[in-house]
Amino acid sequence: MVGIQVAALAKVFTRPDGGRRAALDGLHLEAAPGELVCLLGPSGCGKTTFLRILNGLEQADGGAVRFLAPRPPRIGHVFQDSRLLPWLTAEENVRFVLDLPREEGRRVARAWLARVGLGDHGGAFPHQLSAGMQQRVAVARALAVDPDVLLLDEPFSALDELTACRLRAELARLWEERRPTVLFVTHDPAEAIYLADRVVILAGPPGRIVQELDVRRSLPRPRTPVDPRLAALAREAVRALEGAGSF
Ligand SMILES: Nc1ncnc2c1ncn2[C@@H]1O[C@H](COP(=O)(O)OP(=O)(O)OP(=O)(O)O)[C@@H](O)[C@H]1O
Repeated sequence: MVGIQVAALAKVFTRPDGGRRAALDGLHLEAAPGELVCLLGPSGCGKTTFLRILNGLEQADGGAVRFLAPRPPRIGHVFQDSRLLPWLTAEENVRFVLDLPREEGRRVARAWLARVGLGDHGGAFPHQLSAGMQQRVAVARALAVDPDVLLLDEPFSALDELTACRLRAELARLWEERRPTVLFVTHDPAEAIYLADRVVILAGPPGRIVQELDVRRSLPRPRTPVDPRLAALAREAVRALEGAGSF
């Protein structure tokens, strides 16, 4: 299992008018091996930028990211939209990321599609699947590499609440089974509390941590979205966001 240490992370973007804007300004964060951390914050506070830097898709302007592992970690990344390749079937989209011989790749891809409830849809192209099903394929693709670290960027925010609810429960199950270290970005307080070991509440931009809520003791697993304790913790998170002037 892989721990993550982020120290003094900074990122400045240049706007089209030449102005400069800090997206992250000295962010510190640690995740223990196998921990599920939710990053909760308002739109534009730098959450996506943070995940992109972690995965090497964006370069930081300062600070450091350390993965505490004996070898470079395998990283799975789920984005807000599914980002499937439209000319490949669901099964081929999953197989595409696997460094495996053809038949073994097919077997692994099928097994993961079955795990996210799409066992009968491996031959479908993305346009033949609903948005929720496409996002399931994206989750299967991220998990198929057996990631040490799983980065999820508002993966369910574009889905209807019922589908999102199902996928959250599936994600919680899969995480308990395989225990990757997870950083899950969201602007939905109830989603953060339902999934997390620890919720890191951000304000910004530039992104800065205003509070952390460790929900392990107050909300044991398995959890249900209708637990009144969950609603109380979500209110606490909303109060922290309010206190930080996030709305
Ligand atoms: N490529 C870019 N060029 C210029 N500015 C950028 C770029 N990417 C992000 N930004 C700016 O950096 C800040 C943080 O953006 P980011 O997408 O990381 O926020 P976020 O918290 O993920 O927002 P959301 O919840 O809306 O996805 C924003 O002010 C945004 O406008």
